[in-house]
Amino acid sequence: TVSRPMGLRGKQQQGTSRIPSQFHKEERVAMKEALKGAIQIPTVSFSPKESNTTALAEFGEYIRKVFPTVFSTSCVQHEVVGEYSHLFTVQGLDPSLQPYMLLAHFDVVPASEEDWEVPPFSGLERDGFIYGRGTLDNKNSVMAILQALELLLIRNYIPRRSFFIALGHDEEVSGMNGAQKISALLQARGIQLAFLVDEGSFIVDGFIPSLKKPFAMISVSEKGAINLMLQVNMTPGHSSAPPKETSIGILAAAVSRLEQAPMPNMFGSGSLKTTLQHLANEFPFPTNLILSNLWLFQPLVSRMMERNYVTNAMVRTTIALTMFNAGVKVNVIPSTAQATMNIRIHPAQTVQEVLELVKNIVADDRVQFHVLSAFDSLPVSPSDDQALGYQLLHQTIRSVFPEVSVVTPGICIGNTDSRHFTNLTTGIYRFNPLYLQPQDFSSVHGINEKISVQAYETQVKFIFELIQNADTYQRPVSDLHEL
Ligand SMILES: CCCCCCCC/C=C\CCCCCCCC(=O)N[C@@H](CC(C)C)C(=O)O
Ligand SMILES: [Zn+2]
Ligand SMILES: [Zn+2]
Repeated sequence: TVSRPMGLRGKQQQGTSRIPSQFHKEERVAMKEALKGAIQIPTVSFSPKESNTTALAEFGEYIRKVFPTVFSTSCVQHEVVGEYSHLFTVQGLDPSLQPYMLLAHFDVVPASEEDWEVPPFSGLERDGFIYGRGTLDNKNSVMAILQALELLLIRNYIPRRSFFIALGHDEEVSGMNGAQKISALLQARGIQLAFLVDEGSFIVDGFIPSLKKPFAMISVSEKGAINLMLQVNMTPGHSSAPPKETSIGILAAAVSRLEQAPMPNMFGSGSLKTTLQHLANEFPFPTNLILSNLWLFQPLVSRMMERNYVTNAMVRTTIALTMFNAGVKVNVIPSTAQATMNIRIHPAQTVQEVLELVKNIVADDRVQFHVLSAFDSLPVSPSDDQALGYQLLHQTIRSVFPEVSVVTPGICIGNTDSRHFTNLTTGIYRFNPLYLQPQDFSSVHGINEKISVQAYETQVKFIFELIQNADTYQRPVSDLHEL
């Protein structure tokens, strides 16, 4: 099951000396303090139209203060895009090497003070963990990327391969003003990327009950999405003489039908099948045999995957009812009822197919459909021996997490800013170099989000090594023979 990263050699390129990823005590203290400071800035995105712009601007000042070398080194050019997002261009020594991008976002979802064990914007350290909104999603990546570059530059490292660092300010509400504008800017400059690395997947641990060992999942695609609003209009009136059906009742029945009729299980035509095939030998008997013979056991495995919310989301299109609005007064029958749902589309289906299915399940002409936004699932990035981005991640995972024996492609069930960059590269990889257990997953957009100091240091180390690995890549011997 363990495939070695092919085509990459551990050796450094001639002329570039490898800098060990070891950090002094003072550097380690400074890096965790820098993360805490970032958490304390409440860069909340409330909606596409409302965000804490004061905090977004303050964040820009903050990174200038804590990463002075990044901002003062001549090979690094910095630009603000879309008012608050940041684009760094790190000029490498070898212009023949195609550049890549490290992508992250520093806006966060709201957090209600009362539910948390520690205030969500305190950045408090407790028992070796830094608490706060954004510690996993995604200020950890923003800060780790800049921190790794700062430490490399302090050590006089000059990259060979150029790269971009893009830090979005509105990922949590679509990325239209940040990531999308950065993408358009680079396209206008004629840039094509070798690959891009963003958030969206982890070293996952404990999501499949009988699989005791963690494995690294690099997401090579992400689900599509539809934000759909259903509306029912009926005649309003006095509640003392109600009609047989009201707008609320009709709509409630419609959404209940949707909840009772899950979208079809598409296990056989998705990347989860590939993921499980990579993992087969890690399972105890008889699961290892079952997973190695999916031609026979596919129906059984597809049902097993439905038992858990996360794996269920990987085998089918999901529908989550997220908003329900109707009525203004207890004795007034309202004219209008609205229900909004967030649909995540399995790659084997399209927006149009899913809308048809939803309409057929609702099967009531009184229910109007309003598509608020929609996009299909993202293209599948290559994960073969020649896929530079995938192989570099694979190589770096093996050196930074030697205990992780399986690295596998997978699908991201959420959406990321990386979807705005399909015009610049076919190699989009979503991977955060962190362990993630189900309880950590619940804390993302939930309560008590936290990262261990050690995990954060390891994330910095990972990026420190990844940047150097991108510089020492050599084409596979088989390719060279063909010249
Ligand atoms: C073989 C099964 C293993 C299962 C392990 C899966 C563990 C979960 C891994 C990843 C979780 C997904 C995190 C994705 C980040 C999503 C970021 C986000 O919330 N984006 C928004 C974007 C929207 C356009 C506002 C979203 O709602 O998706
Ligand atoms: Zn995020
Ligand atoms: Zn998020």
